[in-house]
Amino acid sequence: MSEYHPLSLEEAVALARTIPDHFRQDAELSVEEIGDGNLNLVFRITDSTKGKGLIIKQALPYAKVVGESWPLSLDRARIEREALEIQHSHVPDLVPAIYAYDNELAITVMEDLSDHTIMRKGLIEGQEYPHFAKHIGRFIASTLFYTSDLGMDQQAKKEQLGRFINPDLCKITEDLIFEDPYRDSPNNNFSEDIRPDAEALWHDDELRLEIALLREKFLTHAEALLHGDLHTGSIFATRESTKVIDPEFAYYGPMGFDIGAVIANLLLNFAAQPGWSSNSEELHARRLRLLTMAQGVWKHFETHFRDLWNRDLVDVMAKTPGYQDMYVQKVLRDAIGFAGAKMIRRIVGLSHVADIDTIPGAELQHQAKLTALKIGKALVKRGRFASSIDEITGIARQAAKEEEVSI
Ligand SMILES: Nc1ncnc2c1ncn2[C@@H]1O[C@H](COP(=O)(O)OP(=O)(O)O)[C@@H](O)[C@H]1O
Ligand SMILES: CSC[C@H]1O[C@H](OP(=O)(O)O)[C@H](O)[C@@H]1O
Repeated sequence: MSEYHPLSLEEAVALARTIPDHFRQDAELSVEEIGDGNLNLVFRITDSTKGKGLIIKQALPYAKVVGESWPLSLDRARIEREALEIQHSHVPDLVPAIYAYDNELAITVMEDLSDHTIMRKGLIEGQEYPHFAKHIGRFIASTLFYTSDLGMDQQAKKEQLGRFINPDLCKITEDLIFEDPYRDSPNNNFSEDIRPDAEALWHDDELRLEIALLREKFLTHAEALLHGDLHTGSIFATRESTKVIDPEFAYYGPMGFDIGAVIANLLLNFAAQPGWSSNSEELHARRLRLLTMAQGVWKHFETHFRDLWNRDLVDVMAKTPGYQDMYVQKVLRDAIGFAGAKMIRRIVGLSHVADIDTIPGAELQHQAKLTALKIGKALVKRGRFASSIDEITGIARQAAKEEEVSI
């Protein structure tokens, strides 16, 4: 085993050649570092004649987006790979295949999904994903149910939980999502045109109370093994297929966090659409699709989760009449609250989304930020009292109605 160092391009190619049954001995391989995320290196090695490739993902000992002043444990590469393996055991069609790994070098070698598009980019372009809600609902329901006390041996779950203590990455979430946006933190990152709206978050006690309660859940409710960062930049998609990548934030947390992450990112795109649609008919159609998808994510999750519960439940006490309904309602409420928190952080916190920040035109960008903040705040405040997923569409529609810039 080699001592840890970031791979050079040549080393990435040499490593790729060692993967069995992939490239011919004499294949001419090209290599690129394509990592566009905040944290890691990603090498794509391709046999140009066959168009066949593979991916080597390597963790750096610090957050790439900030630099060496923000050290991060390399063990996150193991956590990401083990989470991918567990996800693969439950939903093999919805995650990339793993070919090899090296914990010392903090690398995972995996299937090249370049025939798919990162969903965030697809949504910005107005692509349709008719099967997405069904796929992601099944992904979330299966991975959460079978890693929880409902669907796995409870002693084994305790051991598994120990393998997914992920302090560095959880701390990023705790700070960037549940703390910084609600105080004058040097980590915050917002444009001056929304300063009054950002500062209003620091003094909104109703909102801060709900965020404190969501934060408490994130810190203490070890319900299931979460993906932990399930945004549309961590999902590859085509019209027919969905593949979830990048579970390096995986840890045992509240189920609603993963569902909320998906819904938040669909709604961020909803807020951004006046900046991407070319006329009001297109805007209306895209927004309707996004709201239907957001509702569908929850509906498919709920249906699949209840099916698994009725079929594969291991917890005897969870058979008690009424418990399933209460459990599902709790997850719904958490999902709505977390969705709101995840929208707010992408407008005022350190790390933003391209849906909003790359909108051409300052006015449309400004309006998108205000709409996203409005929806985010309303979701956080509504979450604990919500009784139906339809409430999120009402909130989004109302925010759209109040927009002051039209296309
Ligand atoms: N399996 C894959 N196949 C093709 N491209 C990939 C794959 N995994 C990652 N990538 C590319 O690398 C980028 C960053 O990967 P990601 O896992 O999100 O890294 P980070 O953890 O740094 O956010 C993705 O946006 C995508 O373009
Ligand atoms: C300093 S990390 C900020 C941010 O980055 C992660 O996202 P990505 O998947 O794009 O690397 C995660 O959302 C973190 O909150």
